[in-house]
Amino acid sequence: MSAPEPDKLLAIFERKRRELAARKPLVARAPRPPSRDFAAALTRHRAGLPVNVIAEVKRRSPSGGDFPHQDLVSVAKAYEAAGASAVSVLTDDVDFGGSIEDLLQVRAAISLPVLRKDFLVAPQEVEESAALGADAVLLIADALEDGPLAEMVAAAKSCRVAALVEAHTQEHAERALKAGAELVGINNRNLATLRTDIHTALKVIPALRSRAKALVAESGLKTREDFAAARASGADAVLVGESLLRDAEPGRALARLLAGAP
Ligand SMILES: O=C(O)c1ccccc1NCC(=O)[C@H](O)[C@H](O)COP(=O)(O)O
Repeated sequence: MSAPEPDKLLAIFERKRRELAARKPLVARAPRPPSRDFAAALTRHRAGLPVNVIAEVKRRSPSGGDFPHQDLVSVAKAYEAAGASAVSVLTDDVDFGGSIEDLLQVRAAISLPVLRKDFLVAPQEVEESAALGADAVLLIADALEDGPLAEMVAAAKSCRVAALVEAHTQEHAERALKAGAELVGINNRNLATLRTDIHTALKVIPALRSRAKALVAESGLKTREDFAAARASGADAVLVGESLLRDAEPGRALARLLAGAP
């Protein structure tokens, strides 16, 4: 009998709790800039686009290894020029090679709303993200108990930063809505096992349509057909990283997908 696979999400959250307990609060070096409307960017209808795209920058990932583009600012600028609606910046260092500095540099270089994608474990980190200038934070329902999840959603509301609450199953998506989430992402990647199935979001999103302000299909999306299927299921936006970052020119890859060229 083979040993059970280690739960990657659990391991990351355990590390994040240790890191938070061991560090001092993050202090912004500059006044908070005016925030950019992340929810509007996800729901705005843009003629000719198959779906709104949150384009992601990261240097590596546990499932994808190292990506060829290490200059995240250049990639983010190319995404903006290609028609992205928002940019997601991985700020976790250990597994994704990112930092808060990356978030600040990317945000200063573009005019799109910027999502801080990390594994936040406490309301303090939501407040810090807002103070540092993130327009949105990602919260992962599958890894947070009901109480802390609701507290973090409330913290986001009170400090006026958007919260995209992610779930991998309908059960966790229902918990996200119960916690007060308005923007809900369905991650096609099971973060415990790292297996990805793009039908996950297609199955879960229709049941949520009338209850969320915006719905996002996340992970593993590669083609214009994937984008169209996500849109047809009721998604307002897709979150895409790896398939763009594998291209020699991620901006050109995004432009091709948005325009429908082969
Ligand atoms: O991507 C991973 O390997 C991963 C591992 C553990 C926790 C989170 C992980 N990824 C986060 C994401 O789901 C993606 O960064 C995001 O949704 C974009 O997905 P993709 O288009 O497949 O890069």
